[in-house]
Amino acid sequence: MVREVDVVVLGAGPVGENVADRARAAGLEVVVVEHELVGGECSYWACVPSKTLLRSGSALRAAQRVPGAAEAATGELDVAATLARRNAMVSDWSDRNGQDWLASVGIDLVRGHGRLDGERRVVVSPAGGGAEEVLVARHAVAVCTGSDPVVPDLPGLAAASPWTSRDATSAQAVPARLAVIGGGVVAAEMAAAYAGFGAEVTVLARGTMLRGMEDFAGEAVVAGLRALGATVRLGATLVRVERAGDGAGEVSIELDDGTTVTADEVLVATGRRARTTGIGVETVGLEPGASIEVDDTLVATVVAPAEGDAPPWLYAVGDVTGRATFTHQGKYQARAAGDVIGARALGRPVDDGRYGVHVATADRTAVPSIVFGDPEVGAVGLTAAAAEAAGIAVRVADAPFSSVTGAWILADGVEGRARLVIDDERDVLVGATFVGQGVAELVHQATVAIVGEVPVRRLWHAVPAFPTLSEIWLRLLEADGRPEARA
Ligand SMILES: Cc1cc2nc3c(=O)[nH]c(=O)nc-3n(C[C@H](O)[C@H](O)[C@H](O)COP(=O)(O)OP(=O)(O)OC[C@H]3O[C@@H](n4cnc5c(N)ncnc54)[C@H](O)[C@@H]3O)c2cc1C
Ligand SMILES: NC(=O)c1ccc[n+]([C@@H]2O[C@H](COP(=O)([O-])OP(=O)(O)OC[C@H]3O[C@@H](n4cnc5c(N)ncnc54)[C@H](O)[C@@H]3O)[C@@H](O)[C@H]2O)c1
Repeated sequence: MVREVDVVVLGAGPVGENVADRARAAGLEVVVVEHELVGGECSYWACVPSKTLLRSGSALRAAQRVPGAAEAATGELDVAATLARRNAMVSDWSDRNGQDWLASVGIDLVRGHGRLDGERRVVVSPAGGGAEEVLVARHAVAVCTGSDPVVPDLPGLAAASPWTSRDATSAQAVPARLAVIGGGVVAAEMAAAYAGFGAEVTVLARGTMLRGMEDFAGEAVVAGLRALGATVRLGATLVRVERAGDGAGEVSIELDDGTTVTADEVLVATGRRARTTGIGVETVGLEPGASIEVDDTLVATVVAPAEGDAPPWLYAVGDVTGRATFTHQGKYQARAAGDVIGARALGRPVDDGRYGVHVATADRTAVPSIVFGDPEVGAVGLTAAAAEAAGIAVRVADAPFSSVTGAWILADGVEGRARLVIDDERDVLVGATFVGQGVAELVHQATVAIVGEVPVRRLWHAVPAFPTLSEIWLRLLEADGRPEARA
C-alpha cells in the first residue's frame, strides 16, 4: 500500500512526538511511525524510571539531614515500594496514554519498523508481520530514531550478558553486587540509585567522573557515591570480563593492575550512539551508524539541496543528531523543526536568525544538564576550560553553599558549591555549575541569564529572596565583585 501524507515522523520518542505535534498544529497531515513504545527511551527506560528510582532515596536522606524530621525517618529505604512506584511511573511499560494523546491531536500512528527508501519515502514493516506500507511525504520526513547504548569491544564483555541502562532502569530486583563500567552521567546516577538500595556497587571509571563538567562536580559525585557505600575506582583500565558457570554465575572483571572485581551484574554505561543503522539512511546519501548532521533548522546538511526553489524535505531531530542528547533539548529542537516544517510547507516566512523561532540556537549556547545523584550536579553553558578553549576570555566566580543561610535551613551539614563563568569582554554569563543538595532547580536561572545575555551588572538587581538557596547568586556576584569596583 502506498499512502501520501504531508509529514512522516520516524520514531515516537519525546522528540518525534513534539515534531509531530507542531507540524500538526500548523494544519499538516502527520503520520508517526513507531516500532516500540510511544514515548520512547525517555519515558520507559531512561529519564522517568531513573529519576523515580533515585527520588525515594534522596527524599529519605533529605529528611535524615534535618533534625526533628531525622528522628522520624529512622527506617530503611523500602526498595520494593520504590520499584513499584517506578513501575507505576512507566505505566508498566504500556504506551496507552501516548497512543491516546496522538489520537486526541489528530496524529496518525503506524506501528512497525520504518526505514527511508530514497527521497520522501518511508517503508514500514508492520510490527505483527504482513504487507509493508509505503509512506510518501509531500513536505517532510523527520528522523527522530534516538540512540542506542554503546557496549565497548572488551574481551568477554558481550558474552557476560551485561546490563545496559535499559536493564538498570527496568530491573524488578536489586542484585547484591553491581559493577558499573563508565564515569558519565548514567554511571553516576545508577550507581547512586543502586547503592541507595543497599547493593554493593563498584564504579570503574577509566578517567575521572563527569569529565566535561567542572572538575569539582565529578569530585563531589565521587565523594557522594563513597558516602553511599559505593567503591569508586578512577583511572581503571579493564582487561577482560568473564561470567562464571552457564551464564548465571558471577561476573569477574579483570583490571590491568592485576586486581579483579566480582559482581552479580555489570552495567555498561559507556555512552550512546545514534540509531541510524537499519533505517535506510544510505538511500539518501547518509552514513549508517553515524549521527545525522543538521543545520540550525534541523535540516540534514549532507543531503544535496533540492532543485530550484524546492524546500528541504529531510530533517533529523533529537538524540539521532548527537547535538545535545537530552530530552528537554531534543524537544526544543522538535518545536523549532515542527514549526519550520509547517512554515515551509505553507510558504510562510522562516525565522532562522540567531534565537529565531525556527532555529535551535541554544544547542550551542545554553544546554542545561542535571545529574540527579547525591549530591545533585546542575550545569548549563560552558565550563571555564571549555570557554577558554573556545577563545573566550572569561572570569570565574565561585561560592560555597555553606555561605547561604537558606541552605543551612534546608538541611544540616551543608556541602557543595557553585561557579559562574563570565565572558569578561561582554560581561555576560556563558556558563554556570551548581553542586549540592537540591540544586537542580537553580540551573534554569542561569539558563535564562545566558540566553537573555543579561549583563552581570544588571544581575545585581535580580534579588534572590531570603532565606532561599537562590541566595547563592548573591554570593557568586559578591565573589565577582561590585561593578564599580572593577570600573
Ligand atoms: C538512563 C538514561 C537516563 C536519562 N535521563 C535523562 C534525564 O533525566 N533528562 C534528560 O533530559 N535526558 C535524559 N536522558 C536522555 C534522553 O533519554 C534522550 O535524550 C531522549 O530519550 C531522546 O529522545 P529521542 O526522541 O531523540 O529518542 P528516543 O527517546 O530514543 O526515541 C526514539 C524513538 O524512535 C523509535 N524508533 C527508532 N527507530 C525506529 C524505526 N526504524 N522505526 C520505528 N520507530 C523507531 C524508538 O522505538 C523510540 O521510541 C537519559 C538517557 C538515559 C540512557
Ligand atoms: N540526567 C540526565 O540528563 C541524563 C542521565 C543519563 C543519561 N543522559 C544522557 O545519556 C547520555 C549517555 O550517558 P552515558 O553515561 O552512557 O555516557 P557519557 O558520555 O556521559 O559517559 C560515558 C562514560 O563512559 C566512559 N567510556 C566510554 N568508552 C569507554 C570504554 N571503551 N571503556 C571504558 N569507559 C568508557 C567515558 O569515559 C565516560 O566516563 C548522556 O550523554 C546524556 O546525554 C542524561
